Amino acid sequence: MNYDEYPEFPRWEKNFTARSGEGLTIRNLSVRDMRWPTSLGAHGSDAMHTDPDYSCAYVVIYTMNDNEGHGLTFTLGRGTDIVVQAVHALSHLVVGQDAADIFNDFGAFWRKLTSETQLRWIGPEKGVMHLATAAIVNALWDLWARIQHKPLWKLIADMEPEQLVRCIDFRYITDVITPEEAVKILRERKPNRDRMEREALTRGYPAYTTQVGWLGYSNETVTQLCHKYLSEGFTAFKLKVGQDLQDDKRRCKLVRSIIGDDKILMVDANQNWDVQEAIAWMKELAVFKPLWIEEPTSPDDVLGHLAVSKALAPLGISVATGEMCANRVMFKQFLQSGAMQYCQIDSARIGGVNEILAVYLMAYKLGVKVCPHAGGVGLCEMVQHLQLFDYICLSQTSEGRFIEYVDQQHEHFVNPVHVRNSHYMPPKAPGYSTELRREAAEGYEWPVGSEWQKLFASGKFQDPKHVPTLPPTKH
Ligand SMILES: C[C@H](O)[C@@H](O)[C@@H](O)[C@H](O)C(=O)O
Ligand SMILES: [Mg+2]
Repeated sequence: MNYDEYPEFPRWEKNFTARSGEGLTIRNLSVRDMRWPTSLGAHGSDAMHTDPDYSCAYVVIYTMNDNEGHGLTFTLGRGTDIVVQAVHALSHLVVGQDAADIFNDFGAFWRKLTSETQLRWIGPEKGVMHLATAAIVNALWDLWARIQHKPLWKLIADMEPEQLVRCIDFRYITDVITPEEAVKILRERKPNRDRMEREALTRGYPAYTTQVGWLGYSNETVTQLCHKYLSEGFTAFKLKVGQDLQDDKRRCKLVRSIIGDDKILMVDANQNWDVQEAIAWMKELAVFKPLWIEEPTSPDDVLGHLAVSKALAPLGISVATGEMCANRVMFKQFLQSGAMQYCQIDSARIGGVNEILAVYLMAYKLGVKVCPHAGGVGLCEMVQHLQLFDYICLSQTSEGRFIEYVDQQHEHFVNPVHVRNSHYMPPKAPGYSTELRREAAEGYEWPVGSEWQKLFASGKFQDPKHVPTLPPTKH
């Protein structure tokens, strides 16, 4: 494929390479813009994101002795190229480093990455810069787990409390939890680890599905999918709401009529409402007995979520949020104030595993259940490892908790999730389950991939090389 036709999209070969070093020295970091045309089937659609093309910025880190780490951050299509550029901007902090040094003092390295003296100005620890951080950090964890020949959850579950805590940057959160307290908690829970691990390996971890509820799906599709997931043993179902109240009532009624009153229903507004609007809307939907309303309003509005929580508590409806929570500091405020009753960590939005461990520890200490956000590209593959850490080392229960499950894009991964009887079965392959299959990478790299070239030829998508651009500015 001719990369020269797309000069604005950085190519694989252009990526940063170290010139010297040996062993676990990182010699190269590459990043690709990967996109899938999911908008064609309205898969993933919600009140705010009506036409997502599930995508990711896909990072691969190579060491001198040819170990690899694969990591990604999830995006919705346009903008993935911007995240790719941010990864390039950070790569000088990674390439040339000895991975063993990084892993020995991972918390310190994480702080270095998020505190780059000039780049932090365009964050800090939020938005595009933090998505790029997540992709890199996730690749480093995959590398570490592969070197140790363990799936990531097992790598973490086998760590001594002190080693685990050393991976975390506690800056800005010591008012809620200190490293010493974290060690103490993990030590107290340590004797149960073996039993919890055996239970996880036998039973798996419970999942709920959002596949039935995308906003752009027809009645027939919703009906057919509810039956499918019921027959696969699912007991909890999430529906997108928030655009049209009458339509929401109709769809909630439809889903309830199929799943019955004994199953769990959640609804998700993806930030579409003002605070008072959220409360009024949910009062109308209360009759369908949703367990939670997810992202009722702006993901930054802690006090707004608190107001919604207080207003809806008497109706038995909780508030869930977190998939767009910017970082551990925002999570801290949501958790401290009681503004979230379900904490939805996302494996690729905040700065990767290190920061997510901090959120798990705060949630545990403050007594809030973690139900990870998943779906997208590779999010199910990743979060299963994180929630297993919680199950084995921290909360040691799955009571009232689930991992989200969406049946999309798994076939593109070398080690896709394995869900049996509505439970995630613990992955066994070394790493973080983040490696894309070669064919996927070749087919769906934007815009040069063979599948994209076919889609451009069919007229279903516009080839970016034909999108008019502004003429260069005259000086
Ligand atoms: C655009 C995406 O599909 C979102 O709708 C999705 O992540 C969603 O919020 C979810 O909770 O799964
Ligand atoms: Mg959501």
